[in-house]
Amino acid sequence: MLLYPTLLTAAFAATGMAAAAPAHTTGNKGTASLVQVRNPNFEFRHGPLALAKAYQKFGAPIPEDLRAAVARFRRNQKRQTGTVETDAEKHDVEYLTPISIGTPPQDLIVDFDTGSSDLWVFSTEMAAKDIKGQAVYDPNNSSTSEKLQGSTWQITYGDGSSSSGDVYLDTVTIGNLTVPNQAVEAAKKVSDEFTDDPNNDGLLGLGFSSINTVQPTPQNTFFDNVKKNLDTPLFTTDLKHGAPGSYNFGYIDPAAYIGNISWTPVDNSQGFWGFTSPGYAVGTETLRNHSISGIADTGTTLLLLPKSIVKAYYSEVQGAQYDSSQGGYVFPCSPTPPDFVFGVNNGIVTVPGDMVLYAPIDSANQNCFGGIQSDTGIGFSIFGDVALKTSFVVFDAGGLQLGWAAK
Ligand SMILES: C[C@@H](SC(=N)N)c1ccc(Cl)cc1
Ligand SMILES: C[C@@H](SC(=N)N)c1ccc(Cl)cc1
Repeated sequence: MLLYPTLLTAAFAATGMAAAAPAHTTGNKGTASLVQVRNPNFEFRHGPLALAKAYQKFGAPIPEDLRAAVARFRRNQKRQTGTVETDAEKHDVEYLTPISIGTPPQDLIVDFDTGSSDLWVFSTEMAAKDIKGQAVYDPNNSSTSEKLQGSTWQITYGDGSSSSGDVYLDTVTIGNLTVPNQAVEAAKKVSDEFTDDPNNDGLLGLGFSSINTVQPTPQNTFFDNVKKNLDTPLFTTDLKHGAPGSYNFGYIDPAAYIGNISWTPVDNSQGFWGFTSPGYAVGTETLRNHSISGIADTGTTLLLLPKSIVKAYYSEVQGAQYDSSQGGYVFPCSPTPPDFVFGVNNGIVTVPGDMVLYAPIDSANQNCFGGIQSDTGIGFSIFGDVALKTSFVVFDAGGLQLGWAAK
């Protein structure tokens, strides 16, 4: 979310409704007869599976109890994990991550957004005037694309930006993880904020599929589709200040953080990674008890908090004031402002003062726009990139919990 200084408008991410369409399979096409050679690496591990394959190869119906045995085996088969690097744009305004769609693979770079649940991309179905440098998805150039007839999508983001279009099922690969028949939402229209963002070819939602906007049947996110193949149904974020970070799927990298992970339960009732922080502190003072309910949101740039907390923070920053022309608090770029600390269960997360120094608002670099701003009008706080990039964060769908650790 490019909640850039002057765009601190209160609007809402789209909300969608219930269940998603099953990812569907396609049968084997054509036939081939191959001279068999013994596979030296083949290790016979599962009788029922081998038996089932024999039945299948000769077209014999598989007895129900054998099918059940095979299903049990497949469920317990070793799972996968994956990692992909994400790159910070100027001022860490958004983090862009490569994905591949279709056959042969079409490479795009998109914004992984834990605050929404649509995977949508610039496409050949858009008017040329709305494309300015972005890579586009061409479903007609993919042998595995299949139009989801009659389906459409439309989404509006917190900063007022929006996009809409139709839907294809196609193969999507992130790192070494592949989902066949992922719903890929092809844009037909995008708002100017996207057109004027040349490096961003779309968004990949990592929120809960309950707010996917595809109609008439909402679709699953990539993570929802891939998680059954993961060692464990979680992903982690390791966003960095002005440097490449990473998203990992299916595992917690012990080398990626220091100290303990503080766990807190997730409220996904609004489709977000929601949690409640027990309090906050400015600088080195002790934590003040103050419940802060918000979402962990990689798609929002700043840390948006209740007005009272924002005022308490900036009251301790020399020369800080609310500048209506900038749409937020600004303050002299030096000295470095105090740290901001928020609680996570019985742990704490420290946002260093130099991260609160979000960006200079003038070329003379005298005054800076604050990375902490008010959440007025949103209805919840948003722990965006300013909060996330100081931590290693575990988005655990299995335990429905968030884990925050220092790094
Ligand atoms: C590409 C930007 S559109 C804009 N430049 N305002 C964007 C919008 C919404 C999200 Cl969640 C993430 C990024
Ligand atoms: C949930 C995010 S939008 C997103 N990350 N897709 C949001 C909602 C409302 C406002 Cl005002 C600002 C940001």
